Amino acid sequence: MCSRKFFVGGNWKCNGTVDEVKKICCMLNNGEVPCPNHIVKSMLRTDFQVAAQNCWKGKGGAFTGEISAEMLANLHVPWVILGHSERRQLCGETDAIVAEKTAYALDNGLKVCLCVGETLEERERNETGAVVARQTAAVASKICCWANVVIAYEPIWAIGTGKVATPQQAQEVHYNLRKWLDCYVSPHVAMNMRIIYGGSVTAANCKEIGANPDVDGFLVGGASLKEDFIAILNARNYQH
Ligand SMILES: O=C(CO)COP(=O)(O)O
Repeated sequence: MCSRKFFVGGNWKCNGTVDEVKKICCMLNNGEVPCPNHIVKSMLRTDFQVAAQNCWKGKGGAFTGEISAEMLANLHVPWVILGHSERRQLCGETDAIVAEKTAYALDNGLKVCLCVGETLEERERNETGAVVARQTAAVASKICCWANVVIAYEPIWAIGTGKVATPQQAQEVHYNLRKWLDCYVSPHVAMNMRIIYGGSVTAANCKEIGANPDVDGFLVGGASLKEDFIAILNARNYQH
């Protein structure tokens, strides 16, 4: 029996003044639903969990501008998003760096939302499966326990573009990634891994994408800053 609990994350990215964040927290706290910093954590209902959007790849020290996994754990931030395409593309994070970060974060008690996904050119060359497998394999070579990992499939061409993957496209990639986990990690990990979709998810398209058997939730950018997010959180009707 599979016990994958529907998982929805809001990725606020580099957005939000204190007033804007207060407004979003208020919307969430009052929403009918089953972040990157300490302020957010103290403003939110305790049934929401906060994630950092990045962390340093190893032990803290002389790394100006970075935050370490130990610091996040110490602040009781339970989750960290790693390998987001914006970090990979804009900050030069390679598969190896993302894998190193994932291993270190897990070893230090954090849960990891690991992002993978292909560019438009890679999709057009039919390389989607290979890219997603390569990104996941890098992590698989560094970790043995996947219990505290959620994988977010985020096709880069769908992020912030309004060009959402079709439900079929999302299902196909998620299905193949689960098959890859089954072959190269273990059937147990494959069955229990939550594979969530990110890329132009809105209140209007979340139900159809979320109805697919291998789509276990969402990682939401733009729409997580708006009232839309409540509908997205409810895309699968309060699954517990
Ligand atoms: O990058 C994303 C979530 O991490 C997706 O962003 P959008 O939902 O704005 O397309």
